[in-house]
Amino acid sequence: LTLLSQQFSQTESWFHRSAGLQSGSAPHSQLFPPAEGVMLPPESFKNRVVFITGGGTGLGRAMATVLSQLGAQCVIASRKLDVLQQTAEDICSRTGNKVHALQCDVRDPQAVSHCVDQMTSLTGLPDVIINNAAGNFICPSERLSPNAWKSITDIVLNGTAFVTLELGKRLIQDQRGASFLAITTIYAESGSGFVAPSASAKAGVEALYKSLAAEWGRYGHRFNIIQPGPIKTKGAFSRLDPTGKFEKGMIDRIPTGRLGTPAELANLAAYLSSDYASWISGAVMRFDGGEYVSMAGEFNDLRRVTPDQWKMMEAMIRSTKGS
Ligand SMILES: CC/C=C\C/C=C\C=C\C(=O)SCCNC(=O)CCNC(=O)[C@H](O)C(C)(C)COP(=O)(O)OP(=O)(O)OC[C@H]1O[C@@H](n2cnc3c(N)ncnc32)[C@H](O)[C@@H]1OP(=O)(O)O
Ligand SMILES: NC(=O)C1=CN([C@@H]2O[C@H](COP(=O)(O)OP(=O)(O)OC[C@H]3O[C@@H](n4cnc5c(N)ncnc54)[C@H](OP(=O)(O)O)[C@@H]3O)[C@@H](O)[C@H]2O)C=CC1
Repeated sequence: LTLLSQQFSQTESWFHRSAGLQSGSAPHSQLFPPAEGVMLPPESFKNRVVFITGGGTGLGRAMATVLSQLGAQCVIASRKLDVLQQTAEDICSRTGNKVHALQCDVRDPQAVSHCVDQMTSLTGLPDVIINNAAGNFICPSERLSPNAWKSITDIVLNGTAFVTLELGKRLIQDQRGASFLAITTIYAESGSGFVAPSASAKAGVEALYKSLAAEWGRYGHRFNIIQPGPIKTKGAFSRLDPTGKFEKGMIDRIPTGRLGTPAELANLAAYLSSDYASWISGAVMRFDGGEYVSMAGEFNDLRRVTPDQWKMMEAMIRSTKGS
């Protein structure tokens, strides 16, 4: 027991370090401190197999870490086997639970099928599937080549569809239930300039997951979506904020005054994938510190108005009485 609790506290402190990226936050963000520990009871995922695409880096790695801490046997899959293997070893050495690394380019349906074959012999079919792999970069749409469009939409929309259909069909065949989770983004709903391929593909993923939530409930399958706002990972920020100049603007428009953390996202993903959420299906969970509504409201910039300016404007408005 002592060994186990030592292992857990080591895992926690390692995990906290990897999540500590909060420089530049607004002072009021102290009122919204991220709780970084693992939220669900220990062993919530004991005897469960979890499959995570893009699990070697960033948010995928954070989700694999939390689910492994909660007792899951994780299978992480993406293109770079060396990165996956390093992550698998790191997590496994800290949690004591097996993490398997499988090479898979989700754009290739045959590679996906082969990956699922390999997983089936290693662990059996998964109980939890997290479609997290993605590609993205900022680019004016008039500069996009057909192949640039295809490179993003193939990973995000086709990749998610190939993984979901391959696993879904096999689970249905074996009469096994499962939880499917897709990581999209807040602009899947609104669209966004300069990331049009990503916005279009993520919107497609949401339509797919809502469709299957309705269609495959009868097979014991749940489908949910998390839409994160900005969370500082190397993969995202190196491609979406290459100069580092946009981060302040993001923080300014987030009402909670800070970026999200990988650990917060991982806890939400674990909850939605757990038995505690077995009545949640077809849900779209925005996870963005309030950024989406803050950007959407016509008058939200009035946050900048000072009390003196309000006094003056109130007087002006009141003076219109009867006119
Ligand atoms: C700041 C955060 C705030 C909010 C975040 C909100 C949402 C975040 C969503 C995310 O998805 S973040 C995750 C980002 N992570 C990744 O993108 C990781 C994986 N990415 C990659 O591997 C590459 O970046 C990739 C997507 C370009 C794919 O790599 P691949 O090797 O398959 O592609 P190529 O390098 O061969 O390029 C294909 C095609 O695209 C053109 N291209 C590449 N980069 C650019 C660019 N910066 N601008 C314009 N065009 C680009 C490239 O030229 C190729 O086209 P052509 O063949 O030349 O026509
Ligand atoms: N960080 C953020 O602010 C936000 C992130 N998101 C979403 O969160 C998820 C994770 O992003 P994040 O962790 O930040 O970024 P990362 O770049 O770290 O993660 C993307 C992962 O996708 C994998 N991947 C890319 N292409 C393929 C492919 N063809 N086949 C298999 N795997 C692939 C990459 O691994 P490899 O290179 O080995 O293939 C990588 O592990 C994505 O869905 C992203 O859209 C959404 C909103 C905000």
